[in-house]
Amino acid sequence: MEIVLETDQLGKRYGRAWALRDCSLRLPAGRVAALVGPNGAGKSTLLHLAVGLLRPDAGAVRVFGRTPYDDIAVLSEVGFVAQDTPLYRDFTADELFTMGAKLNRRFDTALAHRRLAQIGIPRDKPVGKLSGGQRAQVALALAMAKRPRLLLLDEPVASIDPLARREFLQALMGVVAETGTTVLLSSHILADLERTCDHLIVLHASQVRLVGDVSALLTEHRRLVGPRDGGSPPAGVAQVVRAEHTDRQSTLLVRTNAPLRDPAWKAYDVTLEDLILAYLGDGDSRPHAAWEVPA
Ligand SMILES: Nc1ncnc2c1ncn2[C@@H]1O[C@H](COP(=O)(O)OP(=O)(O)OP(=O)(O)O)[C@@H](O)[C@H]1O
Repeated sequence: MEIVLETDQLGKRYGRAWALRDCSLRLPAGRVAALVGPNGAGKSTLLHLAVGLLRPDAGAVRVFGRTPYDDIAVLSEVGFVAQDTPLYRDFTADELFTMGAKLNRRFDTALAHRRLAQIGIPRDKPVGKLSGGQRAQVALALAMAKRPRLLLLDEPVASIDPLARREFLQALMGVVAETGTTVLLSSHILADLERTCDHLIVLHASQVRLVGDVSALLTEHRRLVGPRDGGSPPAGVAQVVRAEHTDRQSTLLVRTNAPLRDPAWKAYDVTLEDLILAYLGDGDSRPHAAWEVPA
């Protein structure tokens, strides 16, 4: 299995504060990965390290086995749309596409034209005179037309209206299916991610909380409802991620390492949203700690 993006104990700090710390993950080829976390979690920092805009203060980041900060040639394989989609505002989309074609041998101008025609964005207007959402679409068209093997998108759909967002994500899936491009997409819109992504990275307070293929993560996790007393979760539970209690019953979101057979506990499937929120929540720290079971 080819690993497209790999980080090993990766860290970046500003002054004394770590923006990203001890980040170790591997993104296999062909995945559409969601990068999720609250504001300030370190998502943009990770993406900027991956495209060589930042130099690590600790550990390493490799893209296609190469170090982007020192070996910028690897960036010919990478498309990146930054959070605020910075573009030369006096240029029209056509002029930006011409520039894209001059700078990238594989640039697919027809694809860029098709994208903008589909959503009715004029190619002859300076992009500074387009709306924020339209500018984001132009930036996305530019990045997709580069036909990158790895596409990194920092909140690409945040300023796009719901219909255009759905249309964009479908187009993105089309490109992925056609070209096998690996995508890493940061977003706060969990419903979009549920429809689009097959791999998940959850960052919280500068650290990786959860990483893996969505289907495996959903299989490994369960919501358990059972008696409040007892104090220990049933056999098969490797970790209690989140615990909520009433006087009589406990509801646990757990990671399992074996089948759950205790009849006192009812087990339910979890959704991607349940999983993300459980790993992001601080939970009820006292009972939560009491429920911890070493993996
Ligand atoms: N240039 C900078 N100088 C100082 N601190 C920074 C700088 N850029 C980011 N940080 C800090 O690093 C941490 C991580 O920021 P980052 O932008 O990576 O978060 P994020 O997860 O992308 O957040 P958001 O969802 O709001 O975009 C934050 O605490 C932020 O304040």
